[in-house]
Amino acid sequence: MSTRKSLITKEIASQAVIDAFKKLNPAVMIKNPVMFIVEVGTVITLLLSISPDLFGADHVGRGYDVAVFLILLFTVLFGNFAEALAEGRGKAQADTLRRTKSETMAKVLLKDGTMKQVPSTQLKKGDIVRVDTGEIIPTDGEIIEGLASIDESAITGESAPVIKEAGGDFSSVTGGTRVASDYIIMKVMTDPGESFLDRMISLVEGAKRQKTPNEIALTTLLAVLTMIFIIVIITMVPMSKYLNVDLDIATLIALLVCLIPTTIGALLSAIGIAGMDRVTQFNVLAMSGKAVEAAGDIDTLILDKTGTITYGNRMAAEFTPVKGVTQQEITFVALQSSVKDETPEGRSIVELANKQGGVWANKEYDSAEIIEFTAETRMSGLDLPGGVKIRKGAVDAIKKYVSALGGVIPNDLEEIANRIARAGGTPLAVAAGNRIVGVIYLKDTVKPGLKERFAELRAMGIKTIMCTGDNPLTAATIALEAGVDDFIAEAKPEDKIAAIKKEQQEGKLVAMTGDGTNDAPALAQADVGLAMNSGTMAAKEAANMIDLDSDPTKLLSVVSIGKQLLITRGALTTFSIANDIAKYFAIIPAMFILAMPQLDAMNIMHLASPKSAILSALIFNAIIIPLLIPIAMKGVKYRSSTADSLLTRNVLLYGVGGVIVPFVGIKLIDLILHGLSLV
Ligand SMILES: Nc1ncnc2c1ncn2[C@@H]1O[C@H](COP(=O)(O)OP(=O)(O)OP(=O)(O)O)[C@@H](O)[C@H]1O
Ligand SMILES: [K+]
Ligand SMILES: [Mg+2]
Repeated sequence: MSTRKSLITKEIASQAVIDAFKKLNPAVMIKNPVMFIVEVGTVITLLLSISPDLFGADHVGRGYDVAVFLILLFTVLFGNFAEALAEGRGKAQADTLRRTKSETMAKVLLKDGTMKQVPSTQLKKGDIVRVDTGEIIPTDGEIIEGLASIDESAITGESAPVIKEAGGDFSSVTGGTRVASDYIIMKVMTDPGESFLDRMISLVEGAKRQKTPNEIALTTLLAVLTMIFIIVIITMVPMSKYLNVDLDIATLIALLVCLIPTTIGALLSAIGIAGMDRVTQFNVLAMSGKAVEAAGDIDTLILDKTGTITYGNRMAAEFTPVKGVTQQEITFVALQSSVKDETPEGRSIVELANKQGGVWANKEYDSAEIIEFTAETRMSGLDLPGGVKIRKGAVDAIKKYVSALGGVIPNDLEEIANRIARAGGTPLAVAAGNRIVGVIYLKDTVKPGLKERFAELRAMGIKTIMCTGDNPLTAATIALEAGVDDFIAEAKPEDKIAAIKKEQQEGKLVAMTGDGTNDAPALAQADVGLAMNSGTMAAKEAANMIDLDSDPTKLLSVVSIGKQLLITRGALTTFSIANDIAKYFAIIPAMFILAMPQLDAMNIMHLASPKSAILSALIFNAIIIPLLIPIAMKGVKYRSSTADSLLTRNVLLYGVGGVIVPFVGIKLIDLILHGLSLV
């Protein structure tokens, strides 16, 4: 996004302060049971501050009630502030995107051939729109005519324009982007309010954020812990009566709040939101937090080849005739096979044929039947009016086709195709009737830097498998060049799904990256489906993540963020619960020491007075929340090579730290309170 900011700005922080108060609304708070209990405690101590004798004779004095009330209020506000801060950056981004979405007028082409100006917000699925140089594309759609360079910086932040054209995997355009040169005629693919930009806005804004299953499980666990502590505190009342100790309400509430897991309760949603936000900073749109978390546990990554590992602009580079066929003939048949093929491959073949002197009279083909390319048949071509069938396609597909018609396979076909495949190119066999005349060499380029990134994935224990419709030899060449662990060649769409299902049945979590319409079912089947932004609308709709930079190794960053999210949540939960031990040692002796001098053995902290002990523990409990906000937002550091040792290290760090830090903190606060003669 064009105005991506890496830091929390002053505006975001001050807005978060305001939002922290707004979030005090009990209807909002109840979604977070732990903090809701703290809020209830805040209200009760507020009542006690106003009328100290409300629940029986007061022994502690109004000042103490007011102190407890204020600390509790800040505890709740700190938690709200953390969540508001995490939400802030997304809200700011959403505002910028909304400005991009300014209303434009669209030129709709009507059936009678006339043009009508219509506001972009009124465009419906199926409308045909013309967009000229310099104009903003009014909504999402697919190019049906033309080739243009598109400036997508409003959405991707990338300033270099990209080429989009009718047919194939590069035909989708996004509302809010701009035609930088030439013109396009597009078919509207979304209804008002459902465009990519709309989805992006509600995503970064967190409007549709749902708790992930992990988060729900943890929230439930924290709520159960809270219930248990409430029961413990309630049973303390008759116990203390028996011991002849007067326990006032404010102290009981203070004790309860100290014991329930307020630290993680306050930071839990901020951790989740910040994780989603970090994904966005990497120019990846995650449709759900669940997908980000799943990315943290991925075992296998399946990638499509063309358009994902390679740039995907396969261009015809050479026409090679088989023995006995002239260069002229293969050029002409290749041309015939592609005059009606609107895919980029098809157009590049026509272009090359024209360059080599191949010409045709268009009207000759007007009555021909077009056989469009499908990923299923892996062929395309024409049935000429005279009865001759022209076909081109994957070599094995054409071989099968020709054999079925009783044709013979030329001896040198294999050799020609293999030479192309070994160079990493895609060979397309060309046939007229049952006669194979030669091979078209489609060249493609592997995206740079993949090898190193796949090696990093390997170090994380993630296996990479390339899945392609191309032949085994081309696949092997590209697989070697890109550095994937394994490959599956001659794969049809259902084979891609089968490959994913097979891994899933072995209990593995699978990610899939792809760009084509034929990848869409596989993207939907995978636990994490990452679509290239350069890809088709169908792929982007099926995926649960979209990489705006169309970089297949972006998954690496998403995996790191996912792992970081899980580790951060685990670390802060450990810390929060470990904290209790210290608070227990601070508060329990303080409460009972007068009635039971034996408890002095437990009084290892030697705090100034019972009141000071309780207030110090409560203050520590409150200020630890803002102190941990940076960790919740940035995440615990994650290094790829040490996944297991990292977990042990974190449990030690946050578990042991969680026990020690509050001992030190509470003692310090006690010394300060005492030094200032506040208690
Ligand atoms: N326009 C076309 N006409 C005829 N055959 C084609 C055409 N485009 C591609 N093919 C052949 O069909 C095969 C499958 O193409 P497709 O683009 O569906 O591959 P895919 O399954 O998406 O795999 P990947 O994108 O990973 O290469 C190609 O390898 C090629 O041999
Ligand atoms: K607590
Ligand atoms: Mg593809």
